[in-house]
Amino acid sequence: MSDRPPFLEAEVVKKFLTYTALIPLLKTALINFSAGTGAVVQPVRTIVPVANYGGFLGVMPAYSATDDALATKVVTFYENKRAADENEISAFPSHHSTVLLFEPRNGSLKAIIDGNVITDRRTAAVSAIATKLLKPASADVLCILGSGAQAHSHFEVFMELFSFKEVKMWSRRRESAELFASTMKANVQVCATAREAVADADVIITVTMATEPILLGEWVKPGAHVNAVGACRPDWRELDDSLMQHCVLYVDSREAALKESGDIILSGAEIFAELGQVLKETKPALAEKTTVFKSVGLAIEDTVSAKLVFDLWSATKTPE
Ligand SMILES: NC(=O)c1ccc[n+]([C@@H]2O[C@H](COP(=O)([O-])OP(=O)(O)OC[C@H]3O[C@@H](n4cnc5c(N)ncnc54)[C@H](O)[C@@H]3O)[C@@H](O)[C@H]2O)c1
Ligand SMILES: O=C(O)[C@@H]1CCCCN1
Repeated sequence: MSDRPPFLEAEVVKKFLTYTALIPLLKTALINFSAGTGAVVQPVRTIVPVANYGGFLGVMPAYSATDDALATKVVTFYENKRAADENEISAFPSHHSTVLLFEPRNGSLKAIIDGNVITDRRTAAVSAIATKLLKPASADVLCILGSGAQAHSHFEVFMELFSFKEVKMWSRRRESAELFASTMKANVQVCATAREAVADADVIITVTMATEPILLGEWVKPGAHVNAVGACRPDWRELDDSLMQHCVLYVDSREAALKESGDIILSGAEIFAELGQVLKETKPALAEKTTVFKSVGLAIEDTVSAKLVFDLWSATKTPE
């Protein structure tokens, strides 16, 4: 192999980052992160607003001693408000990311890895982990609000891991939800309103770029579980006060959620536990209650994903 670090493109990541391989790694990483023993070192990400263009640049470093993995993701995300009125389907993607994977022993750069597939899959996998723990005992109806990249990855892993009888979707642009349903070749019921999509849902996923609530507590069936994946800025919302204040609230990182999640900061909702604490069984999964898992996304999830992809890819290369 040459000395120049390889670039592993999206197709390579897609091939090696299977949910079966990824989920156990994420569980361990979340447990280690919440244990706070130093096995995972990960500050809250740095965000630089690109104010002239409604964009943000995030830098997300992490080290896992357990996985012997050191990386940083660099991600940009843009509000892309114009898309509401124009052709959203062909609009420029809202998120772009790249992961730099380092050799922890000496700090050298091992690989540059496409971060988009990593972001989509690790986020969906973490929502699936939360759902396994927090969904009601009987969960027949899944609702997805939003129809972008995260909607696709969430649908993929939720279909792989659960057996919902019905999937309902609402998206700001109906055509976008209809395109989703036709490309996924699945029986997805496209709804005219978010309220209609949420009615009777046992599990709800919010994956939008909304900055105002799109999911109201009064629509949510008691005992349902919500994965709230969007609204990762302190002044952005996806869920209203009523839902935030009447749920049992789980997060990926307490520290990051209190800095980044408008749903938590602006509603004043109290955090019950981190997901890693539930996985470790130091905090209970109150699945019979109405639960919300507020995900902001952690660098450690990208780091273990990148290491997995690199190791599997390297194993296919014969040394020169
Ligand atoms: N928690 C995490 O780990 C994590 C990771 C990646 C992305 N995200 C967040 O998840 C959300 C979805 O990401 P994505 O990659 O699917 O984005 P995307 O641009 O591919 O899709 C966004 C979806 O939101 C809809 N939308 C945009 N503005 C809206 C509005 N004002 N009201 C209602 N719907 C609106 C669009 O129609 C589209 O269906 C974003 O908020 C993103 O920042 C979270
Ligand atoms: O964890 C992430 O990758 C994303 C980046 C964009 C904002 C939301 N969280």
